Amino acid sequence: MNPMNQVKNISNGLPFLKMHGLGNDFVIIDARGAESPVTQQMARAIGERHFGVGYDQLAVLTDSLDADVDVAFWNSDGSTADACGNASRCVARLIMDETGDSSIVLRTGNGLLPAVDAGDGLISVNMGHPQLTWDTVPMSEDVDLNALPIEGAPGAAGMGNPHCVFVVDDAEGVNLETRGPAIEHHPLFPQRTNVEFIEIKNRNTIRMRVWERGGMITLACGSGACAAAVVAHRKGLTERNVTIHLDGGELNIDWRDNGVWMTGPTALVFQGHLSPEFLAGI
Ligand SMILES: N[C@H](CCC[C@H](N)C(=O)O)C(=O)O
Repeated sequence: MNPMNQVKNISNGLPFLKMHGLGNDFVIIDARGAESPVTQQMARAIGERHFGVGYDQLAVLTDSLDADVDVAFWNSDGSTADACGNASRCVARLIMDETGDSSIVLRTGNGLLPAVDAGDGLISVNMGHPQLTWDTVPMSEDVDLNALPIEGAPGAAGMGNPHCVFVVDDAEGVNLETRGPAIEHHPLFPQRTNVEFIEIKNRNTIRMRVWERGGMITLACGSGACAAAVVAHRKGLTERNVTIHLDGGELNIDWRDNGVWMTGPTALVFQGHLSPEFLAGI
């Protein structure tokens, strides 16, 4: 799936792949050998679930100078993100299948991410070190990242993107539709934030639900799971290696000395083709 000519000349339409990681779904456009054709308007149009294809995130692949591939991430509202864990696993799977390598490197907005084939259909990605200072999450002021001045004293951490993590007694009972947007747009987060609600099952197990920046509930959020594991450990609630149960399934998160490793499955659903008519109408 590397139709350079079609990316260079999208008048014939544009192929894409539909993939997901635990139900967090992606459109993946391979623009290697060319410039990315994706604009904010195009990202919104493709992400529209009724008039477009629909996705949680759009991942665009381009040639890299220092990694196997460069990956850019868009949300369906047209905003961009420097991290997307579930999509990073999916792209790593694509590159491994293409090259036959079981260890590759992705370049994302959060830097170089090593990825390895973990066997049994699983991919492990080193999502890097968390951002743990107020100005790198980023926050709008210097606050205690282990207990923000917000009701519920959530924690915050960056994984290339911002996360606000609430510890709750009952994750199932959280009204994501109301609490999510209120925190996504909270003034303490100048670039908005992803919002995770976690229930600690034991020191190695977390139940997590998520409202993502960009304005949607997703079935899973890889960078969010990494941030949740970091915040829970910093609050003294869990070990550094935890299993996180999301609506779409489970991820293993292991906060090691060289970064936060996330392990989970990937799925290729179909290869599609954006029609010339659709693209001309954007
Ligand atoms: N679903 C993604 C997170 C996307 C983050 C995006 N919503 C943002 O930071 O704006 C993941 O698996 O990490």
